[in-house]
Amino acid sequence: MRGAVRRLTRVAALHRALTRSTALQHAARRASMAAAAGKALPRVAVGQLNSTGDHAANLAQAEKLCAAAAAAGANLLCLPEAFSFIGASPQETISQAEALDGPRLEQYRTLARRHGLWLSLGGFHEAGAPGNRVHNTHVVVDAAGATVAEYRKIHLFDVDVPGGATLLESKSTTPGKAEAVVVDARDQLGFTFGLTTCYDVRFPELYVALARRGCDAILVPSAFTVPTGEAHWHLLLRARAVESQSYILAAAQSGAHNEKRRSYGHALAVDPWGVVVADAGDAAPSLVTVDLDLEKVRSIREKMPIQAHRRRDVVELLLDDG
Ligand SMILES: O=C(O)CNC(=O)[C@H](CS)NC(=O)CCC(=O)C(=O)O
Repeated sequence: MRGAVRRLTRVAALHRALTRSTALQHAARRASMAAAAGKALPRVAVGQLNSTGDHAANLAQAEKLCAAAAAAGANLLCLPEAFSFIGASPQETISQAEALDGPRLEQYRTLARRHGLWLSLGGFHEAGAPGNRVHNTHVVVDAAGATVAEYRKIHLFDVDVPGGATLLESKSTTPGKAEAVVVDARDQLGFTFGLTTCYDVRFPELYVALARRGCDAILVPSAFTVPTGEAHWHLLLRARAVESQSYILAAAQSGAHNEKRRSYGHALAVDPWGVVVADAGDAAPSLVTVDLDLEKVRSIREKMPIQAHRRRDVVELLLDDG
């Protein structure tokens, strides 16, 4: 009996050693493939802020995250929706809006240059939208501080939150036109990514469109409410990752912004198999980093070719109200 137990223990130890060595071999293979390609895996930082109505304090938090992201070897730092300002009313949001080439965004372009980082500025209140409103604009700047892409939030959060407040984003904001904004940064960062914002995450068709345009990662900068975050945040982001077979990188707001508004936090990185690879919890300012394994994206898509299996006649059912 004791001999059998000892044998089983030995088998288990052997199994553990083999598994470990297989994992080591995989890691070695990945490293050598990356070396063969001349680069390490692209490293990105996903940030979490507690923005308020104080522009200078918000900029100071962003500066801390830039320093931390650069020190961690990241080439891109993602900041959440409303990174530069969270207003207490639609009027305040409109009054604080600026053009994308204005002095406010210039401060963030300066951070990009100073720290040698690309920045995803996930939700800037852009002045001059039709109807005396703003656009909620996700801007990507490169390490020279120049604009690489702009995406204006399509789906606006006009919702009577179950267990929470009623938020009417359309009081301050005009939606952007339907478009799938893709940033092909293969030459500079080593990957391609798509732009979305917060409440968009509930509309899978946008994510499928981005995946079909070849994105390796999709950014979802957010300021999720606490009740909807507790119920849906991880679930929605993992679902979008599984469907699009892409990395999902979701910068977040966390904690109290003013007496009326709190956010859920949990800035997240999800891999293309749906595994949460990093979660910032509720600390702010804070960040998590993730190395994007593009071989994983390629192999999951090859083994399970969802996009090739998608049927036009079924997609068309979406357009019909019955
Ligand atoms: O632009 C700003 O100032 C801040 N914007 C936001 O906080 C936006 C609109 S109110 N929030 C969301 O979309 C939350 C979505 C959400 O919580 C859900 O889908 O459950």
